[in-house]
Amino acid sequence: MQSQLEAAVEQAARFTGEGKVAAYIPELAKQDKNRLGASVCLLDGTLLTAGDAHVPFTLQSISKIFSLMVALCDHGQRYVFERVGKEPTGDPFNSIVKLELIKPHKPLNPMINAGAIAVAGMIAGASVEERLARMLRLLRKMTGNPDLSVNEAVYRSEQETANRNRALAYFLKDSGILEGDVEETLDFYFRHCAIETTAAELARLGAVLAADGCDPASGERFIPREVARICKTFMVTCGMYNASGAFAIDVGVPAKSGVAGGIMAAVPNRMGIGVYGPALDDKGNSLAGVKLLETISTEWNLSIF
Ligand SMILES: NC(=O)CC[C@H](N)C(=O)O
Repeated sequence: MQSQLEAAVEQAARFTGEGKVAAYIPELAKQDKNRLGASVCLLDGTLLTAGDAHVPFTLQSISKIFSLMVALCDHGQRYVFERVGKEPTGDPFNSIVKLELIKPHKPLNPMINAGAIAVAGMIAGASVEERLARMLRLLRKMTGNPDLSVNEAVYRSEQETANRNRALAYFLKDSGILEGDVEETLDFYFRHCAIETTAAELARLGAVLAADGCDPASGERFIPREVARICKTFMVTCGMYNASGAFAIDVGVPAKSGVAGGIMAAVPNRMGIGVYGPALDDKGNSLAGVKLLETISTEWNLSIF
């Protein structure tokens, strides 16, 4: 498997030049577009890495899976899904258009920005710091990295420029979906998007989901099986934004991507996969990262369908 992973990275690296690094968060534009790394975490804990698997980058939209986990653990399904839907949108991740058109004005799912901002408003905690600490505690346990933390420069860069996310959040407040203070909710959302990780850590996180919410090696339970199941289902239907349908056909595994270039995949009962390649396609997914996943999915027969 190690040599196949290395070959897949080498082969997919040819495509990094065809993508573009996200620039709407100015700090992300500083990333090296030629980077590509991948990691696989098997359910006995074995970790394979190839290429830039230890280069740090920020979770961005991948963090939406973990805020959803915390919200579901805090409030249960009924409360969460009264405020955010379960349906894919077919629109870009930061789209505004359906929010007003659909009544009630609740975001269609927790993986688009509007839905994730609504989820951010649900996380229990007296302050932004406390909410962030709760999310970091879960992620540190799952990755086994006690130093996991927020990249302050990326956080500040988004905080200073996020007019579109502000528009979404204020609309949600006006519609009664968002209950707390809007700027505090946004502040927490920008911080959890800016949590820094690596492809190797994403592989471990994917492995926890692949193992139904348990540490794949020790068996320690981090989240209820039911919560892991809901997260993996959202990864299939909405994890790759408005390219989720094509990804389900071409790769066929639950996966979540972020605009910094990460992809976390969970192959049920088999493995977690982490990918980093900051050059994105026009939907905002890692261009070479998706190619790489197509290759290994075919070679290892990973599709769940
Ligand atoms: N698709 C993404 O990764 C988006 C996350 C980013 N923080 C944003 O809100 O725009």
